[in-house]
Amino acid sequence: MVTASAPGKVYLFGEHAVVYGEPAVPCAIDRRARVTVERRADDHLRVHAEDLSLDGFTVEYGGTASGDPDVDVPQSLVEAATGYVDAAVEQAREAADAPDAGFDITIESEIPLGAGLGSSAAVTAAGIYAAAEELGADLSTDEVAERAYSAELAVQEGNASRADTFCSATGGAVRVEGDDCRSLDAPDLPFVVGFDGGAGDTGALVAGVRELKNSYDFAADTVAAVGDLVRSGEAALAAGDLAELGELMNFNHGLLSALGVSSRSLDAMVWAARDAGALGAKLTGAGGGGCVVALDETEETETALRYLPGCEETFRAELDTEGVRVE
Ligand SMILES: Nc1ncnc2c1ncn2[C@@H]1O[C@H](COP(=O)(O)OP(=O)(O)O)[C@@H](O)[C@H]1O
Ligand SMILES: C[C@@](O)(CCOP(=O)(O)O)CC(=O)O
Repeated sequence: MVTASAPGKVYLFGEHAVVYGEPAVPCAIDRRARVTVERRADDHLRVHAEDLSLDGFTVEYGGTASGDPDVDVPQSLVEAATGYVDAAVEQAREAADAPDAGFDITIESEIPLGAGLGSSAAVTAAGIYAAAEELGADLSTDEVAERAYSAELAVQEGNASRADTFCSATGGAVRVEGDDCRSLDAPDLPFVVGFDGGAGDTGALVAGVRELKNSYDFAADTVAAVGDLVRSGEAALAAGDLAELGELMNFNHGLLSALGVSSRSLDAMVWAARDAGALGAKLTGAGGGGCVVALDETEETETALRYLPGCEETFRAELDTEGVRVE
């Protein structure tokens, strides 16, 4: 039996634009997904997802003849529980040259689902690492990143950048531009996260931006403007200039709004943070609902978000320099 974990992340800058080859800077945070795998005698997968619904959720399926799982729960929940895990297991089987390996898998996660904190990338990276290790294949971090990207690409039907998966596999602050992925030196960043309790549909939001970009020049210009802003952001990060980072986060949120991926609750949390004196605030990840990230060394933003109707949870997040690891 092997348990592996991988961190979630916030985007300091660059989500959505990164899908079109602009640079992005995601930062791993100290909220992790843990995946435990145990080899089975047959080729089935039994997935127990603790955090997908209030009571947890188990589904067993597999084998060549059995087809879809025969369970009495909504199909969307089955897909949510199995999509990334299936793809992760497939990658591990390939890495270990064990195409028929079956597993009992348990997923526990501190990362809210579909909320812009990279839960799918964390589950995928931890799943690949744990399953490969259980099969005797010790994957390097770069291999996990590569395979996690392939898995996400398959599940998200070609709409995924390397940003989430590379960040989750490597940990720390990273820079991703197309296929070029590298780690960045970063100072302590005083992240405060606000979560509206909801989720966005990453695939639909990415498709929406693509459509806007194909229909309107302003949207293509906006994507390019995000790229320029990220380049300025990198310089501010290297200089440890938190005030400038905050300012650029504010601009980035405005550009994401122009691309149609913010929401009333995300805007409300961003403004509450700014009014409380945060150095900057923006939505993180795909948007539509979910989380905002603010920079604030004081307690003010957390307090403001705690009392904001529409903000379900707020917490301080630390940059996590450790990527995927065996527990
Ligand atoms: N705790 C979990 N258990 C099982 N699957 C999970 C868990 N967390 C995330 N996932 C998978 O990741 C998907 C959410 O990923 P995504 O829509 O990319 O959002 P995000 O990466 O912003 O959290 C879920 O639908 C599910 O397939
Ligand atoms: C919108 C996008 O840039 C980030 C999505 O992040 P998340 O899955 O919402 O954490 C898509 C991608 O980079 O694959």
